[in-house]
Amino acid sequence: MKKIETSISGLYILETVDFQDERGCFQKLYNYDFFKENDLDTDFKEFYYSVSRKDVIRGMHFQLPPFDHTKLVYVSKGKIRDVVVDLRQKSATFGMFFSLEMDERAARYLYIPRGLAHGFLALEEGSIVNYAQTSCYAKDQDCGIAWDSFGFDWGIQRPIVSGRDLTFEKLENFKSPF
Ligand SMILES: Cc1cn([C@H]2C[C@H](O)[C@@H](COP(=O)(O)OP(=O)(O)O[C@H]3O[C@H](C)C(=O)[C@H](O)[C@H]3O)O2)c(=O)[nH]c1=O
Repeated sequence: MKKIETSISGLYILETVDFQDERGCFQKLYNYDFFKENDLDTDFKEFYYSVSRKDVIRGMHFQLPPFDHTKLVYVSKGKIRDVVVDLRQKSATFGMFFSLEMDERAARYLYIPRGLAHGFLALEEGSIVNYAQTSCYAKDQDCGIAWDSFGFDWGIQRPIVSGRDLTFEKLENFKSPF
């Protein structure tokens, strides 16, 4: 596995190996020793996944302290445009975004530290996005900022967005606790 720096401090692309043979492929996503040797969080408390129709945008989500968390995000089916926004007030990249396209064969995924909002656009029908997080779900602390409020061009005019995601405030009005 490889840890690749990005334009946002603490946000890494993790590259793994895609073993292919006549049966298909095999990819390892997590190895305790690699994470420890690379100063990455290892204490993951929850795993879950979502399936999205093409043109769905989910986001931009995060949990408020003390339920904030490190998040692994990887695609096991289909293709997504993944986006994170830095909400850490003291960060040199506060308010800036990073985007990466991930698909089921890319053998790379994102390690997202606390203080970043996460979302994605499903580029293919039935895209499956898997998550591991270092804190448990806290309904009252699970919130977000508007998907179209931080200058990112998603490349779509009319995405499918949940009623809840449509209620989030714009980044400019958000008082970050990070
Ligand atoms: C996240 C979560 C949700 N839920 C319930 C709440 C809703 O009744 C239902 C769907 O939740 P939501 O619409 O928040 O699901 P997503 O929009 O896929 O949210 C996720 O997508 C964005 C992009 C992320 O980065 C987060 O991991 C997560 O917020 O599952 C739970 O019971 N436990 C949970 O941990």
